[in-house]
Amino acid sequence: IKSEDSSHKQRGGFTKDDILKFLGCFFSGLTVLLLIIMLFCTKRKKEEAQVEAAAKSAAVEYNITKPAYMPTNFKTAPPPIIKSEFSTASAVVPSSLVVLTSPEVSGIRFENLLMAPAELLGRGKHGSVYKVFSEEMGTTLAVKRIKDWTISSSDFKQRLQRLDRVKHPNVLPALAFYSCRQEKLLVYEYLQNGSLFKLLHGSQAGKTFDWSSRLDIASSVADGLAFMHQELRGDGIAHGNLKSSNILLTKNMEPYISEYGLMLDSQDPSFAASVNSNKEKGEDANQAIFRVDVYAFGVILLELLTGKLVQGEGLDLANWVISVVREEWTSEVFDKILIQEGASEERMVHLLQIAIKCVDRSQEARPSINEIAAMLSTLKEDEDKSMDISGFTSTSIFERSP
Ligand SMILES: Nc1ncnc2c1ncn2[C@@H]1O[C@H](COP(=O)(O)OP(=O)(O)OP(=O)(O)O)[C@@H](O)[C@H]1O
Repeated sequence: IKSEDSSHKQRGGFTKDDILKFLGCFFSGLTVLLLIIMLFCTKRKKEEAQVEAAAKSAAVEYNITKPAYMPTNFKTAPPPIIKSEFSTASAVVPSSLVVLTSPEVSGIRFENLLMAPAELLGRGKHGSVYKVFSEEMGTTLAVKRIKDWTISSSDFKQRLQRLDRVKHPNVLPALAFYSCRQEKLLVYEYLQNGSLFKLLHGSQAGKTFDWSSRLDIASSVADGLAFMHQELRGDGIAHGNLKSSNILLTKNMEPYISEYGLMLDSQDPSFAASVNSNKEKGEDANQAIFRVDVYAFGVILLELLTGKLVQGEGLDLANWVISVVREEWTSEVFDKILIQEGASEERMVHLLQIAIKCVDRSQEARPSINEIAAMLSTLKEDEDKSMDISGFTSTSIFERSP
């Protein structure tokens, strides 16, 4: 047989041995390949299970609820993984963020935000805000994940592009946004001095937040709001959710109105009532929301004057102030720190009168934001003049850099 085989080989064909060797090699190669595929699949399954477990535990962490107006100057959870919250969406959607304003964030992608370390700053009625540090860009951003806003992606995009064309130094512009059916994100510059809410009621509340600085903030916010109302009246876009946690402070402690035009708080009792009464009078509901902003601004003025917390859409604070003033105990409403500081009672009463007009139950009785801005500017001028005369120098946390 051997000699037959070798003669066969010599003739250029394959011997039986050759065929057996070839088959042996083929099957062992196939087995190795199958083993590699199996190993790869098991590893992947294991990784997926780990990711799922991490997502579940992070979701539990994020479920920490906070009362609507609780100060948020503390870490609610260890640096969380936004990825776990967004991972479902990121798997199925295109990933570019629409960059509106800042060249610093151009090129930023949805995935970059998912991967960056993030810290939960707080949960509001309309979503959660995360502080996100992007190593790639070397910037810290605030990312708002909007909850339950049924606006379509194209309307959302249109609205943000419209808002981007209206700029005021006291209104914080969105830098970028992301929108798909499952997710709506807004990207802002992160402001490390926090909000007016925090300044009034947070851990710094004991520090001097003097009368003149409060007046400056009130006047600048009124100017920003007046400008936005004027520019966006035709589009029917008011702020819709004005409150002290949406007034952020720059490093020079200048106020920035944030989230303008992004959430219409139709839960506001004054809004619901006004829409009905305006319908009866044939007035456009779109215009009623501008008067809701005036009410909300009045509540902020009351917070600045009294140093007290707002609850229940500002109704309780407004009612309390009105009842105290009615009893002619006006000086009782003012923040004790302002009294101790020796702030002018005349000007405080003047500001209180403006605030009370803003929170009038009847919308028609409320002044327009333009009128309010003009009144506040006069009040501020009076205050500045009196400070010049007395040679008073501020020693508050509001010492501004030149
Ligand atoms: N750009 C930002 N820089 C720094 N802090 C921010 C920024 N944007 C929001 N915050 C803070 O993050 C916290 C959570 O904000 P969020 O807007 O979710 O809460 P809210 O204003 O109470 O609720 P909502 O606006 O949903 O009704 C607030 O303390 C807010 O001041």
